[in-house]
This record gives sequence, structure tokens and C-alpha cells, in this order.
Amino acid sequence: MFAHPATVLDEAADGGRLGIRTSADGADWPAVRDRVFGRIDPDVEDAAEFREGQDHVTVYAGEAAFTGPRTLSVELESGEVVEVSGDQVVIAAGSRPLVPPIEGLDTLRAPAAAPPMQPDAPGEADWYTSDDVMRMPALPRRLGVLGGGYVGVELAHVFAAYGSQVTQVDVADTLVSNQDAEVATMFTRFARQQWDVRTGTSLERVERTPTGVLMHLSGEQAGSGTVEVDALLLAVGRRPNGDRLDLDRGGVEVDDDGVVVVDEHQRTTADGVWALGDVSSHTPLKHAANHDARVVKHNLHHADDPSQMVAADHDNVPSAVFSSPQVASVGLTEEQAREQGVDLAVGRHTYAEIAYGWAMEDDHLGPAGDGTDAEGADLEHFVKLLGDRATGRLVGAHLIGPQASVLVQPLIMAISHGVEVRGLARSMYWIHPALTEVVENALLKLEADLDA
Ligand SMILES: Cc1cc2nc3c(=O)[nH]c(=O)nc-3n(C[C@H](O)[C@H](O)[C@H](O)COP(=O)(O)OP(=O)(O)OC[C@H]3O[C@@H](n4cnc5c(N)ncnc54)[C@H](O)[C@@H]3O)c2cc1C
Ligand SMILES: NC(=O)c1ccc[n+]([C@@H]2O[C@H](COP(=O)([O-])OP(=O)(O)OC[C@H]3O[C@@H](n4cnc5c(N)ncnc54)[C@H](O)[C@@H]3O)[C@@H](O)[C@H]2O)c1
Repeated sequence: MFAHPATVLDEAADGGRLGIRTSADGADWPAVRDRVFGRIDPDVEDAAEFREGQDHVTVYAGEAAFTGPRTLSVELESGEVVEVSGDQVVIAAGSRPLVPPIEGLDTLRAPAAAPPMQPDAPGEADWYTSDDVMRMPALPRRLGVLGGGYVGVELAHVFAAYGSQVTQVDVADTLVSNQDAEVATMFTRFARQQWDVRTGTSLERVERTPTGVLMHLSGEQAGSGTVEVDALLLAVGRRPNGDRLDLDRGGVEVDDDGVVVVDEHQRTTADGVWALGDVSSHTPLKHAANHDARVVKHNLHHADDPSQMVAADHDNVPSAVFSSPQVASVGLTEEQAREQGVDLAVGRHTYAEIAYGWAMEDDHLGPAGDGTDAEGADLEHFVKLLGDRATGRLVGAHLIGPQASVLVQPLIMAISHGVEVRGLARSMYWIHPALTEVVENALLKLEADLDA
């Protein structure tokens, strides 16, 4: 709900390329924010009411922690502590944003500390995390973003498109550095055209000045060493909430990353205790949490008969980054495939080469209008498919460009079902002149490379 208006603004700003007269004039922040929370907050209240209204459900609204096997104490908002135990217990406590130890951060105004289940609108603060930045009282004129992963690049795009002057800092060499390297490099080039990106750079220290927050930078792209902003968004990763649950008292083990250990049925190391979602996942994504929840729901009904249980499938969990441009991926990156010794075939096709790409004028990106950036580097959106010559199957798909999150779906299907790449593109019609023709052509090229 925040990212879509940002994309609409981008398109409005870019109409000239298509020969149409459009312009963009930033966002009315309170209107956007209140549209989002006007929808979300009542939904949250309705869901809570629904749960409380179920005659087989008792809700204890408070912070829970284990006191023994399958037993938890819950501190209610009233301060009262109740003990709850069950034959089966499901841990679904999620994760929280990391706040890195930055010198000077403790001298800045922190976002209002809100109890986890009742996020209040924060007052004006000097720094935020994704928990509270979306409820900011006003759009910052200058925003610093620490971290260029999913949260960082999605929100940098949102605020830049809405009219903030964004400076993004990441220690890694590229933004979205967990993506296929070619995608991450190209994404970083696109981002640089939209906001100030400092990769290979650290935030050493922050201090309040009469006019804002001064970020002291060091590293490759520190520039003059300081950048002043009105607010700072911390987006350097998330930590699973297991460390706040006294898990050892419940006999529940975590791994070295603090992630609750589960078997293929989502059972933890404690008898009768299950876990799902971010608290027990190395792919902390909503669709992965939903999958885990379906597995746990089924298995709870067969807790006494493991032969009836289903296994969770965490292979090939896809993901998409809703920034500008969009990025989507499933399976191995090219680097992972090569490391694993896969005998790799590659099929790559650009949006610019298909009819819908012509319609979008996708081959005229960049300041010179020639598909390259100021340094002459390639800027054409693409689909890259990786196949294994030994099996003839798809092992990875990486997309960067408009609607990447949608275009990836047939590739998720192909990889999930282990479909043979040979013959796949020609086994069905592809609507002309839809954007999906970029996937069709990448598949044909992959097929050709498999046979090369
Ligand atoms: C800014 C942002 C954008 C995201 N966008 C996407 C996206 O586009 N696509 C996607 O797939 N994923 C996205 N994610 C990830 C996604 O939100 C999570 O993977 C998902 O919410 C995990 O669900 P969960 O139920 O495991 O945990 P959560 O949604 O974190 O829920 C955990 C719940 O447990 C409660 N809780 C925690 N500790 C206790 C305790 N001790 N006692 C009682 N209650 C407790 C919390 O208050 C919370 O209500 C995004 C995450 C962020 C931060
Ligand atoms: N579209 C989506 O599906 C979506 C959107 C938002 C969040 N999420 C989920 O939330 C999780 C957390 O997202 P995130 O963006 O906070 O984490 P992330 O792990 O995706 O990215 C963290 C970034 O911060 C950088 N970093 C770490 N420490 C730093 C430091 N001290 N200084 C500068 N840079 C530093 C890292 O190099 C990395 O680029 C994601 O892994 C994802 O699972 C998903």
C-alpha cells in the first residue's frame, strides 16, 4: 500500500518518454498513511474480536514466556500474570528489527516504545525502524536509510518517490546483496539514479545538530564523511523473537542464529511444541509463514500418528522486492549454482526485446536514453534463467523489471514441479503482446543453451 503509490508516481514522472504529458508532485503523506492504516487498523481489531468471540478460543493479550515444558506465563496488560499450559503448544512469535550499536544513537530521540500488540502512532523521532516509520507524523525532507536489503530498498524507494531526499548506506558492495550478483549490481545502478546510494560504507556515529541528525560515514563512498538528515531509518535485518521466550525452560532449542530448531513436520526439540514463521525460519517471509502454518495445522490433528503428518517444503521459497525496479527470484543464484558444481546453462532475455517492452520504451532507460547509465553500464531489465545440463531442469530464475513479482510465477511452478525445460515454452500459448513473452523467450534461450 505504500509501494504502489510510489510506482504510480514514478510512472507519472516519466510520461515524457512515452510522448505523453504527465508529471508527479510527490505525496500527501498523511493521506497515504491514513489510507493504509484506515484499512489495516480496523482489520486488526476485527480479527482480534473474531478470535475472542470463538467459543473454543481464549485470548490472553500479553507477553508470554515459557516457565516449563508446554507451560507459559503471560503478563497481561493489567499487570496480572496467568499461567497457561497445553497438550500442544505452537510458537509463532515472529521476529523484530535489529537496532545496531551505533555510537550516539542513545542520545537521539527514539521512536515511541509501544507494547508489541498495541502499536501506537509514534511521536516525532530522530530514528525509526520498519515498526514505526510508516506511522511517522510527517514526511521527512531528508531521510537516512541504514541497510539496503528488502526493507531498506523498498522504503528508500517509497520515500524518494514521495519527495524525501534519501541517502542510503550499506556495508555491502551492492544493495540487495543476497540476490543473484548480476541482479544486485543492476538494481544498485537503478537505485543510484533515484536516490543517493553509498555502498561499501559504514555509519560510524550519529549526533543531533540544531538542524537534524548528522551521520558520520566511513568507507568507499563516505564522500565528505558526513550527511545531515531529518530522520534515520534503521533497516539492517531482523532477529527472531525466541530469545525473549525463555525457550530453555520449555526445552526448545535454537540454532546459532537464534532460530527455533524444527524438523520437517515443524516440531521443535520439545515434545508437543511446534513452531512456525519467522521465529523458526531462515526464509522469514509471509508466504513461508503461511505455508508453515498450514503444515502445523494439519499435523496438530495427527500429533499421535506421525505417519499421517505432512512435511514442510522449504526448497525453492520465492521472494520479490517491491522497489524500483522490482526484483523477483526463485531457486539458486548463479553464484550458488556454480559453487555447488551445477553444470549450468543460462537463458537471458531483456524486456526491451519484446513487444510490451517496446510499448513501455524499456530500451531507452538512463540519462542518455540509450539503455545505459552515466558510466555507460547496461540498464536493461531482464529475466535470467539457470538450468542444470545434467537434469534438464530449472534450478534458478532471477528477474529485474516491471511486474517481476508476477512474471516469476510460472517459473516458480516449473521449478516446484521439476518440469523439464526442453519443450516447456512450446507446450503452451503465451499471450501476445503481454509482458510474459519475456519469460517465454528466456525459456527458449535456456533450452537452446541446454542443447549447445
Ligand atoms: C517492513 C516489512 C515488510 C515485509 N514485506 C514482506 C513482503 O512483502 N512479503 C513477504 O513475504 N514478507 C514480508 N515481510 C516479512 C513478513 O512480515 C514476515 O515473514 C511475517 O510477518 C512472519 O509472520 P509470523 O507470524 O512468523 O511473525 P509476526 O508477523 O512477526 O507475528 C508474531 C506475533 O507474535 C507476537 N509476539 C512476539 N513475541 C511475543 C511474546 N513473547 N508473547 C506474546 N506475543 C508475542 C508479536 O507481537 C506478533 O504479533 C516483511 C517484513 C517487514 C518488517
Ligand atoms: N518484499 C519482501 O518479501 C520483504 C520486504 C521486507 C522485509 N522482508 C523480510 O524482512 C527481512 C529483514 O529485512 P531487512 O531489509 O531488514 O534485512 P536484510 O537482511 O534483507 O538486509 C539487511 C541489509 O543491511 C545491511 N547491513 C547490515 N548491517 C549493517 C550496518 N551495520 N551498516 C550498514 N548496513 C548494514 C546488509 O548488508 C543488508 O544489505 C528480510 O530478510 C525479509 O525476509 C521481506
